[in-house]
Amino acid sequence: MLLDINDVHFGYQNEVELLQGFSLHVEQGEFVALLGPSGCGKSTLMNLAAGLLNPLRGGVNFGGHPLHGLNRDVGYMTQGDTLLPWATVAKNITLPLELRGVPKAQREEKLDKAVRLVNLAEHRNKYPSELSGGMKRRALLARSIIYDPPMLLMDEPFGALDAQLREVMHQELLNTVARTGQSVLFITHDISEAILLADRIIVLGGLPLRVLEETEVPFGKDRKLSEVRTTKTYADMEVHLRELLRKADALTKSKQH
Ligand SMILES: Nc1ncnc2c1ncn2[C@@H]1O[C@H](COP(=O)(O)OP(=O)(O)OP(=O)(O)O)[C@@H](O)[C@H]1O
Repeated sequence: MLLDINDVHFGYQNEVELLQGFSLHVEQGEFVALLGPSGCGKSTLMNLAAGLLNPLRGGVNFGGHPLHGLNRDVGYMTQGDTLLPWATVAKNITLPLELRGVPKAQREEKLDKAVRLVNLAEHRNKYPSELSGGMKRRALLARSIIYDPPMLLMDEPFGALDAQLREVMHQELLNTVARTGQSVLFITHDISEAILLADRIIVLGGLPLRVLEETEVPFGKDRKLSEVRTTKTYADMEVHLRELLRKADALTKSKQH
């Protein structure tokens, strides 16, 4: 097991505990999508996995070891824009490599591959202020995957992209992780995105947070997304998950107020 969030209790100051004995695990090479209402605690789970938050009780294990402090084995793509404004796209993307002492020639090689993957090759010398919202998201994606971490934490990474580029990024992400064997923990509000990408979908809701359902997605690692979309299984899963999310929404709202 790569990530093991085990019986964790957590709450922000002056609030009811969001997590009361919550558990979640991700296997090596597994792509897990989290679906759940806004504010239910999905980003909080990511921050626990990244070591940015500490459980009040219970533990987070990564790669078989208890996590203490920042988890340097995950590439984290958060919702916000965390590009450094004073650095070019190239500098921003290669920063994780620089911090790890990777030599320049190797950095350049990996940069070339990463900017091509996210379609930013011609924009590598620009500054973040010169990029569109979608281009910024792509730069952030490149930065989170460039050092091949064993796990990617992705918090709504493609929300701001147009439909066409989104499709390209979906297939590229799947191809990349199928090749590298990386695990992914992926937050989305988009049911179809979860079905297209994940091996397993976890639907969350309620306060304290609980798992309402876990669904295995039967399309395999070498799926062709254009084909998946036309299957009955895909259509049935979408209907089922939509209904379940409606319930999760009602459950979470009734507890928040
Ligand atoms: N730093 C913080 N201080 C206090 N409360 C917080 C903080 N961050 C999040 N919360 C609260 O904790 C709850 C869970 O937030 P979280 O961001 O984990 O939800 P989420 O499911 O990721 O939401 P969304 O889908 O809207 O991003 C929310 O009620 C939120 O208001």
